[in-house]
Amino acid sequence: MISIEQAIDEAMRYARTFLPEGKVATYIPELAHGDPGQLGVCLITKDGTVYHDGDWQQEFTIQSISKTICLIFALQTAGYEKVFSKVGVEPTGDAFNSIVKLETKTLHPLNPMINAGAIATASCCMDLEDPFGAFMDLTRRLCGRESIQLNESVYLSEKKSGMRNRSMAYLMQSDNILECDAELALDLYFRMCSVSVTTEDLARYAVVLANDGVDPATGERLVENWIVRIVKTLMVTCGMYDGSGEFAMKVGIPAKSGVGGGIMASVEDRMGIAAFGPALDAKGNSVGAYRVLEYLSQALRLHYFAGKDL
Ligand SMILES: NC(=O)CC[C@H](N)C(=O)O
Repeated sequence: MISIEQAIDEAMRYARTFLPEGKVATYIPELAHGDPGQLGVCLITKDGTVYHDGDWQQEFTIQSISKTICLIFALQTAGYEKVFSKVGVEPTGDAFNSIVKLETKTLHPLNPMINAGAIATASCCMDLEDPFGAFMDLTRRLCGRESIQLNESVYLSEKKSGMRNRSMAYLMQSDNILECDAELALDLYFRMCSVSVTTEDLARYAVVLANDGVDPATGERLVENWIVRIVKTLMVTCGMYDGSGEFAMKVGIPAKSGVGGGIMASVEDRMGIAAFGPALDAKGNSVGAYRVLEYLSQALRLHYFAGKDL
């Protein structure tokens, strides 16, 4: 097998050729400033070796990748029964911001990895005095960086333009699904999405998930193992929105994407990988990050069904 360095080098060259196929998200006005030519990757193995290339240190907003941390946070603070009385665990086959199944399927959002599901999940954490402060503490611990901050301009831009999310939240409030007022749940949701991270931050978080919730660098357990299992399972089935089936087939690594251009992927018991590129495909997944992961999965045999060496 080729070395990790060589695989990353080849993956980046392969992925760059696809960047012109993507478009930067503009429905949140502040995201439109993203540079579609950027591409970066960071890979951290369980033994702590860090590999990186391209724009790996560029800060970008975590967006929907925060849905995985929101779920951990809600399960830790509100517990299994409460959270899964509000949100299901089934894929939707619809876009991440779709509202349609809230009326036609069940009143509850189908899973925590879509916008409606994350808003409902966030509403479970409102008993805390400072829910966003506690979410930030958890995020900083999972990513191993104290200095992680909110991107204030993206937060304000989302809050101003998030009418679709607002519609879903009010619909859920009218059906008594939210645990709090719609605006409170939305404010927490918009803030969670607007946290500024790098590929290194997300690769560190991914390696904690790969290591069953224990930070391999310190030996400290950051997430209970039953929660890690739930989060990684939902990453497999719903982490790439309505592209989750194809991603599972082609890449085969539990992963979560965000419209800021990031994808975080957790290779069981081996490594965490995060890739970043603001140019997105029609489903809202980063074109470049997707291709980097596709290449690495093949070159390093990372697919969960890679099989035995011949
Ligand atoms: N897919 C995403 O990353 C979507 C998150 C974004 N904040 C939204 O609410 O639309």
